[in-house]
Amino acid sequence: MSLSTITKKLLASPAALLVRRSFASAVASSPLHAHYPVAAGSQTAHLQLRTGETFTGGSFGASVSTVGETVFTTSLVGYPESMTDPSYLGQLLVFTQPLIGNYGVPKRTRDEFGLLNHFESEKIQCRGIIVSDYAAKYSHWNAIESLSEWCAREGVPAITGVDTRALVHILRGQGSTLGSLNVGAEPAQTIDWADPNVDNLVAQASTDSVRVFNPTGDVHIALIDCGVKYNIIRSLCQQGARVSLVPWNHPVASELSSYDGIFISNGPGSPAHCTETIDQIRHAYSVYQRPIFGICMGNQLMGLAAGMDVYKLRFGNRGHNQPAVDLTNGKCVITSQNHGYALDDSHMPQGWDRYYVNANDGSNEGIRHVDMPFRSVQFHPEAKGGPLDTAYLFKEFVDQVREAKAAGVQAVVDDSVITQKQQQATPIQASA
Ligand SMILES: NC(=O)CC[C@H](N)C(=O)O
Repeated sequence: MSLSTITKKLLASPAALLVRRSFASAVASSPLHAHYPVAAGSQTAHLQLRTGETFTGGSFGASVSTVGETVFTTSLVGYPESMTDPSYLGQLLVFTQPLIGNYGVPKRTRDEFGLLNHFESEKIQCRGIIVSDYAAKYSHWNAIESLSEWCAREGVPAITGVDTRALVHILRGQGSTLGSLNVGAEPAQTIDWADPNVDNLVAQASTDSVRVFNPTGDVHIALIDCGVKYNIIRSLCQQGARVSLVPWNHPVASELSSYDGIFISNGPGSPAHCTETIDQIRHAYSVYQRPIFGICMGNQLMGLAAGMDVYKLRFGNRGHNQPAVDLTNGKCVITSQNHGYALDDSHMPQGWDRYYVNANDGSNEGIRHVDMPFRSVQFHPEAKGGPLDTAYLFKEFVDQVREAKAAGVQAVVDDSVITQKQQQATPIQASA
């Protein structure tokens, strides 16, 4: 049977007719978006955008209401990882992949470093999730519960039956906007539109105290925790490093000589709140001689510390197939991303260069110092989920740290040079 015959038969099948009829009537009943039936037994839920649009569906998580920044991810898999990624703190996460939940939620097992294997932090970080078609029936050898049970247990609301194509169309057009996810027969009449981005979300996501991973590692990395994903810690430990995870406002600058390398993590919200971290990094630039590396929020903070500015993207880049071009060799890598802000690299500060650029929208994907071993990337080389194309960056960084140590490079320059450099330092601009 030819392909076109098979296609014709499928389109004429009773199931296809049913789908086409219900889609046609749904579209006819709403010029804005399609409505899908609420699953029997579930409560009605609503997603109301601050800009006025309302989407109605069925609740499959906790019966609570919440407000957050509505953002979408185009990733096809990895909902347990995305939902526990602290960068999503304060956000309502829309999945453009229509079928979500089909492989359930995995067991909480830990690796040799004490990190959860299948989650990027200890709990769900996003405020709620929005899906087109929740798969109540799940199947996976490692699953222990459904996505619905997990959300309900962790107090996170979830809505299914939303026309996510129409929703994303709106978000792409007007930009990410606040949304209210509420459970109940009618949409909420009064909503407190508190914008999570006015708060310092990094302070909420960061560790309160120093934690050491892989204590027998041969090089010592200070990992500044702005809301770190577990796979960043794991990736450094797997390269043989001893990792001290320190709070976002830890006085790293006053203990630089204890570290063979500095690493700045991803994190939620606007980087403009992290003035204390920016000050620490800026001080490190003036005296530190060993490698510094940043990921995502780390890229933004390193750029701000170098004197760059940051701006908010209309709807951000969140997904697992974002192309980034390495400007040092022209190669394009496919990357995992999750960010709403970007560095303005139209004017690079003296001594700094663009490192990677996004091949879709031209936004900044990284910066590097031309003389010193300081660099950062906007994408997530640790993936989880997403492609591992850029995992080599962890090896390169730890190798560089090891080589600097072996070559006897002093962690900090001597005092006379410090005084000279500090006198030359110029104040930075941080805006969002
Ligand atoms: N993943 C991240 O580190 C995100 C950084 C920042 N919160 C942003 O949205 O741009």
